[in-house]
Amino acid sequence: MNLESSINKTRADFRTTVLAYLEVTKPRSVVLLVFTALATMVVAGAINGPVSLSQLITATVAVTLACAGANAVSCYVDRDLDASMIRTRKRPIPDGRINPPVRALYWGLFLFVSSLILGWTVNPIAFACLWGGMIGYVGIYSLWLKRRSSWNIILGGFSGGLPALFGWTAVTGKVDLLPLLIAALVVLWIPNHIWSLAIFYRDDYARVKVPMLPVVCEAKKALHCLLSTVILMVLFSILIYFAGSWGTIYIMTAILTGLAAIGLSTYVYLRPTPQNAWLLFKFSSPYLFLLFLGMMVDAWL
Ligand code: HEM
Ligand SMILES: CC(C)=CCC/C(C)=C/CC/C(C)=C/COP(=O)(O)OP(=O)(O)O
Repeated sequence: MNLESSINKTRADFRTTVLAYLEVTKPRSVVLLVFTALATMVVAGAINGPVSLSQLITATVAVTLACAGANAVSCYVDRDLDASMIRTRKRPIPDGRINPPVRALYWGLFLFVSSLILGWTVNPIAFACLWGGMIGYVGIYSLWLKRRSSWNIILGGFSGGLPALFGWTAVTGKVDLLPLLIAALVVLWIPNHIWSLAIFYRDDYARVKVPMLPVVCEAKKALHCLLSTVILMVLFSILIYFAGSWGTIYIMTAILTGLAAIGLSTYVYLRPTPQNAWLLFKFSSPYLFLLFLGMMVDAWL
């Protein structure tokens, strides 16, 4: 191989490696997780006084590193499942782009420790939220419940609300009722987010013996639970309106997206095809994004 082609190969290999270490952090989920934190930072700033740009940047980088690190550690923990599931077997660890797999663990721990260092400069409560997210997701969900209980995402799901709580505490240095309700909204969003996916990938989860609810009970009962959590989630999004000093933008967003969520979940309940379940899964993230965007814009104006 001549010098030029070996340089091109080295460049291509470097690019593949960089992309693999990005992919192992599950960046799409990190974007929405961080957005929930950013939204609560803006809301907290609107209520408790302006946030400096440096404070906003520091907190955003910290929660980004924490979520990315938690996801990378989770990919290491679940490397056996990922290698066996159709949905995940092309991920960087199972397909060998990160080898040995322990490198993903070191990478995730490096990202998480970096987030803790930044988090400590923000304030101790925000620092604690980062710890809570890692312990909740990797400890309670990935290591303890995911493979043992069909309620894994209920107890493990609390970690999903911690980025939103982090955002508020990063600005105010304390916990209030409103951010707890907002965090609880994310937790209530998780069942429809993951159970809709688990209905679509039911056989995949069954083969690796991960007892997601749609795997251990028939689809109709799982959909009944899913629809109930969606109704509860929408009611919660309306309750948040009364718990904060929101305007028309937020309440209209909550009502319109809530009607769409209940409508789609009811449709999937009545026509429980895998394709409809997938549609509900793909709708779940835009729903949460729009709700938090409504909060952010309402607080801004
Ligand atoms: C215990 C809690 C959670 C579980 C078990 C879970 C599970 C999953 C799974 C299995 C996927 C599909 C990944 C793939 O196949 O590529 C996914 C995607 C995703 N998750 Fe979650 N998730 C949880 C919490 C959250 C939270 C709290 C957020 C954000 C606030 C979030 C945001 C996303 C996003 C944005 C995607 C990509 C969706 C898409 O591709 O349309 N997840 N999640
Ligand atoms: C503050 C802080 C660190 C909070 C942590 C928040 C966090 C990372 C929540 C988990 C989000 C997520 C994409 C879970 C995937 O579940 P899974 O592992 O079952 O998905 P998979 O089957 O696709 O791997």
